[in-house]
Amino acid sequence: MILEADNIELSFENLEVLKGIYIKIEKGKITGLLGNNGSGKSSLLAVLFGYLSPERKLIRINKKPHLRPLYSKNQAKYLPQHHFMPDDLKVYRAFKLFNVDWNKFVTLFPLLEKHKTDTFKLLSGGEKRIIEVYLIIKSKTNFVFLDEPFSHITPVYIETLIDIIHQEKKNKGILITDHMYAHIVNTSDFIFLIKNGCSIPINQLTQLEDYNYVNKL
Ligand SMILES: Nc1ncnc2c1ncn2[C@@H]1O[C@H](COP(=O)(O)OP(=O)(O)OP(=O)(O)O)[C@@H](O)[C@H]1O
Repeated sequence: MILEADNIELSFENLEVLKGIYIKIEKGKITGLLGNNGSGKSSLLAVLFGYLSPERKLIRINKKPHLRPLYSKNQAKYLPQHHFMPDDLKVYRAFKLFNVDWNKFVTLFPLLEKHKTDTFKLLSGGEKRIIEVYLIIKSKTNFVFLDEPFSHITPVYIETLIDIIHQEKKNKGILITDHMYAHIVNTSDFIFLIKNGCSIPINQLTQLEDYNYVNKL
């Protein structure tokens, strides 16, 4: 299953954010999205998911135009940059709502077992983020869009989440963006860089220096 998006044009008042986008997300692969602050990465994920309506967009699934938002019929799940779990929701209830196995989760993240019956407001920012990322990655869906999944998370848990992302890619296409670019570069099968509103396929890492995304790799 392949999702392709192109012809996306998005402006906020006089600010043209996206204008020359082509991106491909494929079941069995991880697509990494890089770009400077304010380059339009979050906007692109929100457009793909259907949260933001751009002036123009063309989304195809398996080469056929797909007109409905991807959140409908559970085609895709989206991890936004901000926390999205309601403060008064209990942790184990969230696992039930997402139909994800709590016991398996605590074998991977045993330190979170103590929070089973807590509401989300009692969790630290990083603890919330681990659960949110895990629930989105493990959701039964065709495509997953992850916006900064690694922020606020300690390195050892980032490694665990990366392992889970690798295991899950056999079931779905994954699009991931994060400023921890080394994780994106090491994890992704395809990489796109957003610059001046356009997506640039990165075939060689030295292009990241050429486009001034990094000083030195
Ligand atoms: N709702 C909005 N109204 C007006 N401008 C917006 C809105 N959302 C985003 N922008 C602007 O669009 C541009 C792209 O923002 P976006 O959040 O997509 O960038 P980003 O690449 O995800 O940035 P970062 O890496 O800093 O999170 C920014 O200049 C931002 O100020």
